[in-house]
Amino acid sequence: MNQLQIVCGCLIENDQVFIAQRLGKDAGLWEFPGGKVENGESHEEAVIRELEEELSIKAEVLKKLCTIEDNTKDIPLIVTAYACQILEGKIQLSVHSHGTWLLPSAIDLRTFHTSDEPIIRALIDFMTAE
Ligand SMILES: Nc1nc2c([nH]c(=O)n2[C@H]2C[C@H](O)[C@@H](COP(=O)(O)OP(=O)(O)OP(=O)(O)O)O2)c(=O)[nH]1
Repeated sequence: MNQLQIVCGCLIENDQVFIAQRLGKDAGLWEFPGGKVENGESHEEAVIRELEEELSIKAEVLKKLCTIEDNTKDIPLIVTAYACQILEGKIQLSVHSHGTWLLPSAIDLRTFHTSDEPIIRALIDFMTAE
């Protein structure tokens, strides 16, 4: 079966992580900004490109957090999450309706991609160990 490779960026600042609410397909759902890995691109290049395209910021990857399978969509997704931080710029939304910073422990899975619990756990472990 076809599986789409997706990367998402968990931007960290002051003990908080940035999440954004989708427009379009799955409108209203909160997520870590991200998208599909393009041909010939590394995962790290993809996550930096997606953060620039979706949030107009320059970011860097701090750590690969984990990879999960998201089977809740029409096409199965393999989602790899990266802890990132902003190097330059101020977040400007373009493909999301809202964005917010919050403690990762405050993410409500009822309004988030439900498969992402392991990502949130890995993120909390990383932020606690820092
Ligand atoms: N489980 C999970 N999926 C996510 C997260 N963030 C994120 O973009 N996705 C998934 C949802 C979408 O089904 C998939 C592709 O996102 P997208 O449509 O924004 O990708 P893209 O930017 O490459 O899309 P496009 O250029 O083709 O419009 O990625 C996340 O935090 N968790």
